[in-house]
Formats: sequence, C-alpha cells, structure tokens
Amino acid sequence: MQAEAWISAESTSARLHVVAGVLRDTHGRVLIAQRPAGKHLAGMWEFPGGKCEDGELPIDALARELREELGVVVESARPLIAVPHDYPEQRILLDVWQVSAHSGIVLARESQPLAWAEIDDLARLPMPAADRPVITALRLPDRYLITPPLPPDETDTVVRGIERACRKGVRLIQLRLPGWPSDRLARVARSARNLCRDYGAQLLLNADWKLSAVLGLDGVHLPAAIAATLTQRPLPADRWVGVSCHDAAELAQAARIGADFVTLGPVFPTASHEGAATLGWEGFADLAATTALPIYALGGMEIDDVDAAQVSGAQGVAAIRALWDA
Ligand SMILES: Nc1nc2c([nH]c(=O)n2[C@H]2C[C@H](O)[C@@H](COP(=O)(O)OP(=O)(O)OP(=O)(O)O)O2)c(=O)[nH]1
Ligand SMILES: [Mg+2]
Repeated sequence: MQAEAWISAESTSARLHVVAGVLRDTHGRVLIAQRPAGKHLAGMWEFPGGKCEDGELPIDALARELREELGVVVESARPLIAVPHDYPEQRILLDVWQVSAHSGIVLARESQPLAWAEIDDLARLPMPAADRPVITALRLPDRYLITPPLPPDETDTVVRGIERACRKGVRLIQLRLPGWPSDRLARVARSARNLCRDYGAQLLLNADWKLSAVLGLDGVHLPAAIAATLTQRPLPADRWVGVSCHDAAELAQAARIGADFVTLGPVFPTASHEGAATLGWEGFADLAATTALPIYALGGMEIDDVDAAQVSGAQGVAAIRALWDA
C-alpha cells in the first residue's frame, strides 16, 4: 500500500518536458503546425516541437524535433517562456524557445499542415491552453518602464520622460504617480496616452482600472494588495492586466484572477524599497518556475540585465531609474 501511494505521488508530480520553437519569417510572422488526428489535442495549432527524451538537454531536444518535423537546423535559440500546465490527461512543462537563426528550408516532414501567422492573430486560433501565456510572451516587449514617483506639479517632466523612453524604443509603460489628485492624474494620463499611441507603445495605469478604462488606456497594473481582493481580472481580454508579485502566493493569486503578466522582485536592492529582502537571480528563477505567466524581473535592474533575466525565466526587466534616465 505504502509503495503504491508513493508511486502515485511520484507519477502525479512528474511533468512531461516538451520543447517547442518559435521560427519567424522575414515579415515577423511565426510558424505554426496543426496537430494530427488521433493525437493529444488533435487539430489544434502548435509551435513545432515535442517531448524531451530522458537525459537530453532541452536545446538538443529542440534541435532534434525541428530537424525531424521541419528539416531545419537550429543555429541559435534562446528561452522565451516555460509554462507548467496541467491537462486532465497529462501534466506538461511547455518550454518554448525563440529560434533566432536556422538553416535549411522549412518542410512539413510529417505531412502536418503548416502556416505562418501574425502574432496578433494567434489568440484567435485554436491553440492548446498551455500556449496562452506563450502568445502573451510573444506580444510583450523585454523592457517595462515604471514612471518615477514625481510630485503632482511635474506634469511636463512626466510627459517628457515618457517621450524620451518611447524614443529609446520602450513599448510598455506603467504610469504610477502615487498621491496625484485624480484630475491631474487624468490630465497627464491623456497626454501620455496620445504620445504612446504615436509610438505604438502600450500605457498601463497603476491600480485604478476604472480610470484606465474611462481614459481608454491599454490596461492596468495592480499592486499585490489590490490583486488579493479580486476574484477575476478587472478589465476585458483586449486590455493588459499586470500584477506586482513578491512571493509564490502572490504569483498564484495573479494567475487565479487571470492576469496577463507579473513583475517579480525585488531581485536586487533598490532605492525605492530600501531594506526589503531580495531574491537574487537564484531566488527569482525558483519562483519564476512556479508560474505560467510572463514575468518581468524588478528591483535594481539595469538594461544590461535583460539577458540574465531571460536566462532566469523572465520575459525581461522592469525598471524605474534604468529606463527613465537618459
Ligand atoms: N509541440 C508542441 N506541443 C504542445 C504545444 N502546446 C501544448 O500543449 N503541447 C502539448 C501537446 C502534447 O501533449 C505535448 C507534445 O507532445 P507530442 O506527443 O506532440 O510530442 P512529439 O512531437 O514528441 O510527438 P511523438 O513523436 O511522441 O508523436 O505537448 C505546442 O505549442 N507545441
Ligand atoms: Mg511534435
């Protein structure tokens, strides 16, 4: 009896490690393949890939699967996102890589239907549930600016800073101005929104999702304390909902309410949260592995930290100072 109980606990905890690759064409479209009839999730569109064999490194499994299924040789690839997902029949870790260079011409070596899809069209295609955070990760940039806590008479400074960031290529911005009266906040948010539209940048408002919706901003970023009071996402699917997280419980709550992405930190000490306990990259990676959502590393981040963050399971970095200062 005891041995049986042990075996079943073991088998429910083991995840099937699946690797998949995102290949792009010259227009930035991504390659998807249709799963064959008779297999798990038959008929759904997926990123080409398959199961990691025992003892095989994920990058080697990726190269093997893409050679077998598409006839291409992977020249270079980097991790995009690893999604733990529980299907009723199977628990998987969907480990998705961006293939930045490959050689050979893409062929359907297993006669599977192939298509090149625009990233913005992926959400409308029938794709497996585990791919939802992957699609989000493909739509999100690797840098996330949070505005510094400026006093309410500094409207021009806020707008100029956002424009400076947009010019430097920042495409995701959280407007966070604690203590601003709502009329001033609304005024600066409108100017920032128009500016962001010109640059194709997304503007999220900290905490106040109602004001975000009224002003037609791109979404909201919720402090953990507010996310804790919710049972579902406060904005529809066509708006962004981010959540600030610091531990596993907050990450789980963000997933429960259907957030799109999170920030997690502090990774390193920061002026804005002096004395707070820090995660370091190791602690960050351990926590990152518990969630399916795209994560921005936060706290003491420099622009140069994007690579380290991605190696530790992040989408990229969130920062005030490093992305605000010219
Ligand atoms: N390749 C891939 N698999 C995915 C994606 N999303 C998703 O949930 N899966 C699931 C479906 C399957 O349960 C599992 C992949 O297993 P598979 O049976 O297709 O693997 P494989 O290519 O090695 O197939 P096979 O040789 O065993 O026939 O991962 C995705 O985007 N790509
Ligand atoms: Mg496969």
